[in-house]
Amino acid sequence: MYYYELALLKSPLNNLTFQSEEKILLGKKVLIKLKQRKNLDEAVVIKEVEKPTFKCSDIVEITNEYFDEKMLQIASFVSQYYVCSLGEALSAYIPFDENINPIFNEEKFDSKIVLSEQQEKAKEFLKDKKQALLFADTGAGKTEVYIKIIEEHLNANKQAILLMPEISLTPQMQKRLEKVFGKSIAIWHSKITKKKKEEILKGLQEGSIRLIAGARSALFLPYSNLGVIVVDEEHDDSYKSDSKPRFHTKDLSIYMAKKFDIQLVLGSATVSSSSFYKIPFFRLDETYHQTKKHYSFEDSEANLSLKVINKISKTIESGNQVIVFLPTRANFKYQICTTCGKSVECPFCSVSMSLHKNDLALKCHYCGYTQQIPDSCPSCHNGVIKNLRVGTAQIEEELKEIFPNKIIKRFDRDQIKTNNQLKTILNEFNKGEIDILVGTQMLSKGHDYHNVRLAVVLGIDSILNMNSYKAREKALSLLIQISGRSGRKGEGEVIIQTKNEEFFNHYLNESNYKEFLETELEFRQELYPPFLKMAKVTFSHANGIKIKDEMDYFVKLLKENKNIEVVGFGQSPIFKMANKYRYEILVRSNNIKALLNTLHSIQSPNASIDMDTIY
Ligand SMILES: Nc1ncnc2c1ncn2[C@@H]1O[C@H](COP(=O)(O)OP(=O)(O)OP(=O)(O)O)[C@@H](O)[C@H]1O
Ligand SMILES: [Zn+2]
Repeated sequence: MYYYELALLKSPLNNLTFQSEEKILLGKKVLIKLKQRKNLDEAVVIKEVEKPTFKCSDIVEITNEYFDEKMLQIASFVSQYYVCSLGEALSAYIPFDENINPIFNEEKFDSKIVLSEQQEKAKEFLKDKKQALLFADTGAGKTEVYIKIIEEHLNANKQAILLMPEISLTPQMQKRLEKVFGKSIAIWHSKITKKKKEEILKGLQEGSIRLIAGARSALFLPYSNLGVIVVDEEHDDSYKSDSKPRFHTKDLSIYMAKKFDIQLVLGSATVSSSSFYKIPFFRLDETYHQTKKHYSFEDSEANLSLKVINKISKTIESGNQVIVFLPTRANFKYQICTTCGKSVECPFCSVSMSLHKNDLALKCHYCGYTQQIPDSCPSCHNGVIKNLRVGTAQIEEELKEIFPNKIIKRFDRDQIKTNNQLKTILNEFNKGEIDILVGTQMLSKGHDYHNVRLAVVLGIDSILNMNSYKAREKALSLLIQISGRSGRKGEGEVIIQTKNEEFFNHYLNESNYKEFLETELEFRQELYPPFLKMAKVTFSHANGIKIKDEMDYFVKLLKENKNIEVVGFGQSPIFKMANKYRYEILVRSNNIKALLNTLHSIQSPNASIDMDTIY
């Protein structure tokens, strides 16, 4: 009889010991039966152990799937660093399938792209440093540099990954990559159909697919011979997973690249302060096409000021396209009573309900609760409700009234729910069939459409005013990214609604971004990442008193620990979510080991731990 320690997939439990009459390779996926569970559970063989003193159950079935040595190593790191079970960490991966055999494929590619002198220098620098940062102005042609690097790796019979933070970027990137790599590239993200995913996994393991481009889950496929990982728009916070395992895709890419000696390229026009601090960079500061950009500011509080309307009108009359950015979706985010001053909140979450006029409803963006639009204030029963913080749907509606003969569409999560909808709208925009596209963050980065001559940026102050040490970096990078969508070839204009003209005006010029990062880093010294590590522990439970007691208990415990510092604690910004009350503790330390030990010691089913929190 053989005895094995198993990691239970998708389970927070520690490893369990099972027995088998057969010898099993490490990394194999097996099925087991747990007491009190109806169905079989999936587990992974981690190591062979001595016969234990207690009685073991049998492994029920050995599957044809396995996790290779590298997957096991990375998962073990993830479980340590991001504080989760090994089984949860392994669940991020798709294992290898033994039934799929590699076929011989040595197809060579010739992109025919000729890099500019500066792009060529960038490429050499990135190769030379092996793990490096491409700090390139918007429109400088990062993608061309990526393609040339990927091409070299594929021609050396290696595989490549190109990560993007946002699904909305994949259609255009797919087109650009297919031109060079044909059927050897596949797009991977959560909205790809199951059938398509199976095809891709087969192609990847057989060797017909050699490049995977996609969102963060693309890092966790069965690669046997990886040569390069490219992380595009590396500054983007969407790379941080918001559910367990709560890894940061970029940081994990850096870790993998260093550990397995893989080339890594991080790229952005607005590189993150942490990458700028840690990773050698090449500054690519000339745009590929001749461009000229003009910025102006607007401090009126109107949803659409006269100045904005005039600029939009001029742009579309001359046959060019406009994008309008807002950080908020729906018609309005807040409904405030003019008499009692209370806002209409979700009954299950302590957040304001958003107004969706098209659906004649108020919706909670956190739990999905939907209700009728009330005629009067639900609190005082006679006040009139005023709508605040305008969203994309409202701006779309107002633009349609002002420009009834123009085509105006919306680009946000309410409007784009499937991969097909995404492709259709970007296709229409590319063909010039849309005059004005109104959208949220989805619209802000990476897109390369040459006919956009005006970018209107609304509501950026709400990001600058966020309660986060990263607020300035987030607001400025977002603004530069959106501005970068306008005038990619020829002239472009950007109009920004803000009460913080001085701050934005100084740093808007991309050549000042480096100075901005240096100032930021100075401010963060000894206080914030990247100089020290920060983690957030959130406690949540339906019983608000019980959960506050639990937080208080841990605050006391953590404060006794001399190696870490409790920065703050109390109610979470969203105190109640889906009927659970939430409290949080923010801790920091320059001693990673001590911080991790402490975090691992917090054993409570009500606690969730977010290492390197991006709050
Ligand atoms: N070497 C090249 N040959 C031909 N065209 C190029 C070359 N480099 C860049 N371009 C063109 O310049 C434009 C901008 O390039 P790209 O979209 O890669 O910019 P980017 O650096 O990714 O910008 P952003 O940061 O805004 O996403 C594209 O239309 C691209 O095709
Ligand atoms: Zn809710």
